Amino acid sequence: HWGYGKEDGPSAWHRQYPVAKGNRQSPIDIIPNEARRDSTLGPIFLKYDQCRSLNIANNGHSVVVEFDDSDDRSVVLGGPLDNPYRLKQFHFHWGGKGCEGSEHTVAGVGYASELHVVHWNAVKYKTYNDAAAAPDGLAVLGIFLELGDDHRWLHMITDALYMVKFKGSATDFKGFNPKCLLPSSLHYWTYLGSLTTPPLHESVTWIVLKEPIVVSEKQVSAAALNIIHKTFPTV
Ligand SMILES: NS(=O)(=O)c1ccc(O)c(NC(=O)NCCCCO)c1
Ligand SMILES: [Zn+2]
Repeated sequence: HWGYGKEDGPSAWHRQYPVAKGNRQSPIDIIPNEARRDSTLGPIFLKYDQCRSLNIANNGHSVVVEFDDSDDRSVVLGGPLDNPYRLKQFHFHWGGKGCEGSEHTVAGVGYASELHVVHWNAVKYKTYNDAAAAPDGLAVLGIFLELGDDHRWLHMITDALYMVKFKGSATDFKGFNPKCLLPSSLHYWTYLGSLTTPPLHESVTWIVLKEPIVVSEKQVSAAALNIIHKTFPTV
């Protein structure tokens, strides 16, 4: 199975997922000075007030919070998107102890972690899985996490990590609105890319926010990192 080690990490993924050598693979290094300003792009809008979180799960690669996506109750729209995309899940990419965990970089600089809020095009596709394999199927909001003071709401996630210590474990996680994880500005860079983990489908319209959110070192503590990186045997 794929992972982040020497033998099974990103440089080896192409063997099982040849699209890894495709022409719209993510992540990328975002170079602000080279980013083209597109005056036809308007602001993005996040309609999360009616969102319904369901559970939090450890899939061995990340901790994922899933949402009820049976209707258009919570969507992202505007910006580069031609129609609303439905909120499906969010997850984090943490680093190892003390090393940068973000996937995208900005002018070569990485961040402590990166939050991905995943949405799918339910107007054009019947299921998330169909959308995840289509060139205009997904819209993922990327939010950088930088180290500083405690984040007021992140503890709700990190406290729950202890309940999903083992790969394949999941627990109820109701009433969480990802609005509380957004920075004050929704200014963004956007590009057409891919899933950053296998199966690496080239199906993502990336919307990467320029302003990071601030979390404390304690919050992305070893415990949190261990839980996500260690894929304990499923008991
Ligand atoms: N990082 S991402 O580009 O936002 C991203 C968004 C949605 C995804 O579905 C994946 N990848 C994924 O789900 N892979 C299946 C195996 C993982 C658990 O076994 C990655
Ligand atoms: Zn991700």
